Amino acid sequence: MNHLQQLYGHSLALLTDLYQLTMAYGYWKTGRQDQEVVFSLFFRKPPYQGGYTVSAGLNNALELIEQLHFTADDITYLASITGNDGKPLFEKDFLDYLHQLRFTCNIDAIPEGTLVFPHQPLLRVQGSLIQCQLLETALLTIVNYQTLIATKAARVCQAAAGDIVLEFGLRRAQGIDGGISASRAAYIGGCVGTSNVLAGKLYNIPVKGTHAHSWVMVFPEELEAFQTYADVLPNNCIFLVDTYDTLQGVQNAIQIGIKLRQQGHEMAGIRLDSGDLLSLSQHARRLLDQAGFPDALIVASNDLDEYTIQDLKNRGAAINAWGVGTKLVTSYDEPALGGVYKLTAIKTPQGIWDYRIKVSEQTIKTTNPAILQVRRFYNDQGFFLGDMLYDILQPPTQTPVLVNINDTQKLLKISPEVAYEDLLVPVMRHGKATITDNTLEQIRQHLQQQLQRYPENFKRLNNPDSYPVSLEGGVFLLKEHLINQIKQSKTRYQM
Ligand SMILES: Nc1ncnc2c1ncn2[C@@H]1O[C@H](COP(=O)(O)OP(=O)(O)OP(=O)(O)O)[C@@H](O)[C@H]1O
Ligand SMILES: O=P(O)(O)OC[C@H]1O[C@H](OP(=O)(O)OP(=O)(O)O)[C@H](O)[C@@H]1O
Ligand SMILES: O=C(O)c1cccnc1
Repeated sequence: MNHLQQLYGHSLALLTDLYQLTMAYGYWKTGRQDQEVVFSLFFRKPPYQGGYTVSAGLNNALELIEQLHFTADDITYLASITGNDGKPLFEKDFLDYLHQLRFTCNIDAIPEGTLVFPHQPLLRVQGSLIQCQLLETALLTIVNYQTLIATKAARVCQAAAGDIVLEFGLRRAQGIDGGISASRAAYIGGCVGTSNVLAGKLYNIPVKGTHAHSWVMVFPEELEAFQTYADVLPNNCIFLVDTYDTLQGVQNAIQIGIKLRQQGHEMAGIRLDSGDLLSLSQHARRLLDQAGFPDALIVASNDLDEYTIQDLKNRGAAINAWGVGTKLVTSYDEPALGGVYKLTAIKTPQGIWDYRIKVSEQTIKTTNPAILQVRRFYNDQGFFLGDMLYDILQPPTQTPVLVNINDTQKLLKISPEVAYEDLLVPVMRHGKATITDNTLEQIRQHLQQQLQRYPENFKRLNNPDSYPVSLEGGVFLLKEHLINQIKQSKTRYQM
C-alpha cells in the first residue's frame, strides 16, 4: 500500500479531475475505450530559472497505479453525480465497467533522481485510451510536486556544498501530503534527514532534530533548561541558544557541554535561529573552539534557502549544518512545476501509429509528436554533452542531425563514436512495476552521480548556461509537417 492509501485508508481512483471521468465515459460510450495510445508527461520550463531539474515521484506513481481500482463505494459516489438537468451523469453499465477495470498499461520512464530538461518525456504511458486518460491527474499531481521539491533540495544542498542539510518543513508544508511527499523528495534531492517522523517511518528516511524555544521558555533559566535536556537526552544535545541572548546561550551550552563530557557524553552542537547568522556563527565558533569543543556543530535555521546559504558561505559563516523548512517544502519562490500530460500517438484500426501534436500560438507550447525516447550524449570524460529526443519507431542513424529545441537554426551532427545512453526504461508492464534499483538510497546516489557528471556552467545556481536539448532531424521534420497540415486545414476552413 502506498503512503497516501495508508494515510487515508481509501481507494485513490477518485483522486482525479471530473473531466477525466466524463471523457472516459465518452470514450466508452462511443466504443473508443480500447484504442491504443501513447501519452507523454513533460514540463516546458525548468523551475527557479535553474540549469537542471531532478525527476522524482515515479515510484509513488507506480505504486498508485498497481493498486488502482474503483471500489463499490467509489461507484456509489459516482452514481450520485448529476448533470445540469439533475439526472445522473454516468449510466449504470459504464459504472459496472469502471468497477471491473484494472490498470494494465505499459510505462517507460526516466528513473527518479535523474537530471531532466524541458520537453523530455519523464513518463511515456502506453495502453488503452480510457486507462491512459484516467491516469493523467494523479500522475501529474505526484510527479510535478516531488520533482519540484527534489530540485529545490538539490539546489539547497548544492549551495551548502557538502554541509549537512536537514529538512524541517512539515509545519509549514501545504497540508499533510505536502509535508510527507516533500520529505521524500527532499531526501532524494540530498537532505540527510527530516524532522518529519511519519515520513521517516514510511520511507525509512533518517529522522533528526534539536529542540524548540518552548523548551527553554518552560524553565526559569536557560541554563536549567539545557541541564534538564542533557539529563534526559544526553545523546541528543544540540542546544537552541537564541531564546534570550545568543552569545550568553552559547556560554550556557558550553557549561552544560563540559558537564556532559565529565559524564562520558559529548554535546553535539548548538542551533542559531535568529539574528545575524554570519557574525553570530563566527563568534559562537570561537567560543566553542576556545572551550575545547571544535567538533560541536553549529546548526543554523530561519527562513533559509539556497541563496541565503550561498551568501552566508561566501562570506565565511561558521555554520556546518543547515535546517531548511518553509522555503524548501513550499518551493517558496516558484510554487509549481508546470508538467503536462499530452497525447502523442494513437493507433489506427489498421494497426498503424498516427502521430498527434497540439499546436499553439506560443511555439514553446506546441507538443512534440511520436513515441519519444531521450538519448543523452557524453564526452570522453563522461560529462553530459546534450540530449536528443527521437522516435523509437524511427531510430536515429549512426550520425544523427540534431535540431536545437530552443533555436531551430542550431544544427549539430553527432559522430558515431560519441557515447550515449537512452534514459527512458521500462518501469511498468501490464500494470505491474518492473523497475529495480530504486530504493531511496539508490535514487539519492544516482542523483549525486548525475550531478558530478553535469558541467559547472549549466549547474550554477544563478544564470546558468542553457543545456542543449534537441530533436532528432526526423522528429523535427515530422513536427513541421504536422504543423503545416494543421495550418492548411485551418486555411481551408477559413475559405
Ligand atoms: N548575515 C546574514 N546574511 C544574509 N542573510 C542572513 C544573515 N543573517 C540572517 N540572515 C537571514 O535573514 C533573514 C532574517 O530574518 P528576520 O529578520 O525575520 O529574522 P530575525 O529577526 O533574526 O529572527 P526572527 O525569526 O526571530 O524574527 C533570515 O532569512 C535569515 O536566514
Ligand atoms: O525557518 P524554516 O526554514 O521554516 O525552518 C523551520 C523553522 O521552524 C522552527 O521555527 P518555529 O518558530 O516554528 O519554532 P521554534 O520555537 O522551534 O523556533 C525552527 O526554529 C525554524 O525556524
Ligand atoms: O528539530 C528542529 O530543530 C526543528 C524541527 C522542526 C522545525 N524546526 C526545527
